[in-house]
Amino acid sequence: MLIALLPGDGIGPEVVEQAVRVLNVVTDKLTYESAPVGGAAYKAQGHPLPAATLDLAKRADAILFGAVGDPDCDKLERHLRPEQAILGLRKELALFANLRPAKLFPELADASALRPEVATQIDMVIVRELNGDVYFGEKGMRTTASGLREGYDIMSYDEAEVRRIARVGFETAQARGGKLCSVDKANVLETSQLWRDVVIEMSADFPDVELSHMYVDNCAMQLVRNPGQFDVIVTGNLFGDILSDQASMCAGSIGMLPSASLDDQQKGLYEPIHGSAPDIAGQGKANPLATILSAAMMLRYSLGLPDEADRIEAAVAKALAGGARSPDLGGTMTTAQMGDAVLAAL
Ligand SMILES: NC(=O)C1=CN([C@@H]2O[C@H](COP(=O)(O)OP(=O)(O)OC[C@H]3O[C@@H](n4cnc5c(N)ncnc54)[C@H](O)[C@@H]3O)[C@@H](O)[C@H]2O)C=CC1
Ligand SMILES: CC(C)CC(=O)C(=O)O
Ligand SMILES: [Mg+2]
Repeated sequence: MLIALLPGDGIGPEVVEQAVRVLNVVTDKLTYESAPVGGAAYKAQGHPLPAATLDLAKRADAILFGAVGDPDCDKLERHLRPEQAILGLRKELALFANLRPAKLFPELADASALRPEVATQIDMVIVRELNGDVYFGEKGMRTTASGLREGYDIMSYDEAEVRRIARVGFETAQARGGKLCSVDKANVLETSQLWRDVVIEMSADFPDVELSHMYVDNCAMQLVRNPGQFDVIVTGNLFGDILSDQASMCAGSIGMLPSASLDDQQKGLYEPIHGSAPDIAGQGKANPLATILSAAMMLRYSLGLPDEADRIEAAVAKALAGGARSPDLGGTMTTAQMGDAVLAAL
């Protein structure tokens, strides 16, 4: 099976390297092809998502992605910025369903920003819509009648887009604890009112799922107050982006949370939820566990290798139990040493 390796920028290549070391030990069924993406691709080839990179992503059975983003590129026209590569891949491959599990490894209770007795309760999946919302609406800069510069980004969802992600939310809840919380801002936004109406309509098909609704500002607060109340959260692109970074700190570190971005055929792109972390790039400080856990999700969701996925997840737990800690977890181990610890635990 062919894996497209798209390491990207900053700490992306550092963490992907460790994930590949781990994959190579648990299976010999994979072949790899790498391609530049993000700022690295812009600098080498003049575009953040070159045609050959997109072609590789389409041909591959699954994609392992690091991160994109480079401060050198922040002044480029938007369509040439590194972030357009991940947005483009998500859209071109119709990867509309982003699963972001947030679970605290018990050994990391002290690393959470929350008190241990609150943190240990967190075990949820955030189901984030990934192809629509304000990220993909019409946007631009214009001048108002009074001569002021004005930026705008249109937020919208049509009912079909809401229905297909809501279905993933309901089905994810069915396979877990049976509770789905739909997060929106229906008290203010028409986009969210439609979201809520459609989710309620769909709930008739899932009588075994206990559905609740929450405004996003309250959800941000509840994630810190009592994260254990959530089983599955389903929400839009923008809210899911923000809430999952927040959930990661409840679970110990942003360096711990993996993700799967899926189409309706289980084709997937797998990446840590974090970005390219330019502040620590090149220093061996990045925690590779989110990417290693993303590789495990890839084996499970796209490649039909659940036993190998279980083996990686168990090795991560064992490495943590044995004291493996990168700086974000309060330790001193380098990125490669964290990879070594997982390999030793396999
Ligand atoms: N999917 C992607 O490729 C994403 C790309 N980005 C891009 O990444 C760049 C940096 O964005 P930021 O807002 O700083 O977010 P970020 O997630 O890259 O970093 C936020 C903070 O978390 C730390 N951090 C992140 N990952 C870590 C890891 N594995 N181990 C230890 N510490 C870690 C960083 O050092 C930083 O202090 C930007 O260009 C942004 O657009 C941001 C999020 C997702
Ligand atoms: C870099 C953005 C396009 C997205 C983001 O922050 C994310 O997907 O977590
Ligand atoms: Mg994000």
